[in-house]
Amino acid sequence: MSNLTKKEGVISMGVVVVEQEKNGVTWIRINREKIRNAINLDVMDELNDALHIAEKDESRIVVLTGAGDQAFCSGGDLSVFQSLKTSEEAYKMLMKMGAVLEKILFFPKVTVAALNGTAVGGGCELSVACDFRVAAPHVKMGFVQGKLGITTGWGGGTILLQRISQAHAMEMMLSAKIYPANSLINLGIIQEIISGPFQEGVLNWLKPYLNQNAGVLQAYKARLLDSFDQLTIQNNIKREIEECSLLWATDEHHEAVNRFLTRSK
Ligand SMILES: CC[C@@H](C(=O)O)C(=O)SCCNC(=O)CCNC(=O)[C@H](O)C(C)(C)COP(=O)(O)OP(=O)(O)OC[C@H]1O[C@@H](n2cnc3c(N)ncnc32)[C@H](O)[C@@H]1OP(=O)(O)O
Repeated sequence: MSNLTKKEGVISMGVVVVEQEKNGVTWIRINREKIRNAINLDVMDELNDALHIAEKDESRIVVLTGAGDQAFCSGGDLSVFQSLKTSEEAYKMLMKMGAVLEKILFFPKVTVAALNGTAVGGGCELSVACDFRVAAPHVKMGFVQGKLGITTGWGGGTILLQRISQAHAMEMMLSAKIYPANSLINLGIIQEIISGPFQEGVLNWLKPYLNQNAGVLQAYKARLLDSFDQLTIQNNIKREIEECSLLWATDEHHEAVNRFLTRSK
């Protein structure tokens, strides 16, 4: 854990901040507002460290969120990952983040993605690794990977199929469409739209859960985890990552990324 600075209840790692509240909630915040909380290798490492801290601390619920109000997370940082040209190079990066998603999926405490802003691509994948998703009214979500000539590559496709109906999951991934918040409720991917001050609203939504003691929350979380076929999920995630790695190496993918990075505004 490099660059670690600490003040009471707040651990700033560099690109991820951990805020440990006394009410039983630990917030893990990706802190790259300018670049829409895109995920590079440092974010992956620091998310890992943050999850380790949150697992061991006094919290009963762990909330993942992004800095600012424009984006929860814009997926992989295309400005750095554009340098990954071959399947082998892509595979290494995708597996690294796949491991973070698995850690969240199988986390022993209740997890919530608090969508402070838009989530696209890998940002959607990250959010579905959490048990619940709640969103500010302006939030949009889209598994846009298809527009880049790739698929979900961090295991989020496999996880999405565990979270919502097969038809809705397939619709979201195959269309690569970006959906507004009310459609996301209908698709079953978000549980609540939070109006007003966001962090306060999220805590309000969490109140019924926070009224339960840690033993009750963790026991129900264990029931959820028991309902997963962990080995099959892990195998499927690995296959998903292998397939995405193959598509990653195509000209279609590299050209689409280049179009995004060189677009005029
Ligand atoms: C790599 C893993 C793979 C997976 O396995 O799932 C993926 O994640 S693929 C998906 C990658 N992500 C994207 O394709 C999304 C790209 N971003 C956007 O579509 C938009 O930026 C946005 C997220 C919808 C937000 O739009 P808006 O609010 O209008 O902001 P800007 O577009 O002006 O962006 C501001 C600033 O941030 C930079 N940016 C945004 N997203 C990324 C990103 N994923 N990687 C790198 N940089 C990103 C953008 O270029 C702007 O920079 P400046 O022009 O320097 O201000």
